[in-house]
Amino acid sequence: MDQISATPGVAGQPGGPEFGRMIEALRTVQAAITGAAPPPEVSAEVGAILETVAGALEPYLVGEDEQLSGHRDDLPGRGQPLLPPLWLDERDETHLRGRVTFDRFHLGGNGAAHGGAITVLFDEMLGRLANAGRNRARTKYLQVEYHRITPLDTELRVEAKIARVEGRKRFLTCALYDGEHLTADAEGLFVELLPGQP
Ligand SMILES: CCCCCCCC(=O)SCCNC(=O)CCNC(=O)[C@H](O)C(C)(C)COP(=O)(O)OP(=O)(O)OC[C@H]1O[C@@H](n2cnc3c(N)ncnc32)[C@H](O)[C@@H]1OP(=O)(O)O
Repeated sequence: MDQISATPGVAGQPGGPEFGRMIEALRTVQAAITGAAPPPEVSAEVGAILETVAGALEPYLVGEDEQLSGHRDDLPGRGQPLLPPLWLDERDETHLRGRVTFDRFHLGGNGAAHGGAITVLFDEMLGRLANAGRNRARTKYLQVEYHRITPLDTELRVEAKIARVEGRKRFLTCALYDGEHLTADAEGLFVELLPGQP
């Protein structure tokens, strides 16, 4: 997590565009599986293919510091499939602004994004900002309010700001918009780690 590379990877090297394509394909698969009601033979076939996929990657499993997922700032959501695809367009040490699209994989119900998926987005936004150019901090609390449903398959705007810093405490806010409509917002406290805190 400490080393996030913003440099696009080189074709033919680990972390190159082939890696980004694999993550993109995984996102497509997640949405397709969530949204499908396949007959049993198709479920069995797809399950076998996915087991083969996991087997193909097994020889290349590495420790957290060496993994590519989560460390690729040139990819949406850092190439971390847990995160919805998030593109950061503006960033400095006081604010972040980006675009995000939730898809079928992030469905809560009745066409609305799952509240937990929105919270993951907010924790990511606030965590990125809380740690921008500063010593490492972790989320102490994150208080989220859902004002209206957050639609799927729609490009949304997300903005985070530093509200205030008090010693080790960094208070931040984040807001998610569908056009001009605020769908959800959050306030969070991040606390700078002391030496020895993991
Ligand atoms: C670049 C990558 C982006 C990804 C970002 C992802 C971010 C994350 O998700 S991090 C993972 C989730 N978070 C965690 O796992 C954190 C787990 N918790 C911890 O490690 C610790 O509790 C930690 C480090 C946050 C704080 O621990 P600790 O040093 O004991 O702090 P503590 O003494 O309790 O509190 C520090 C200050 O905050 C204050 N505080 C604590 N809780 C609250 C609260 N609920 N409300 C207001 N103030 C509070 C305390 O009063 C204290 O204030 P002061 O310094 O003025 O006395």
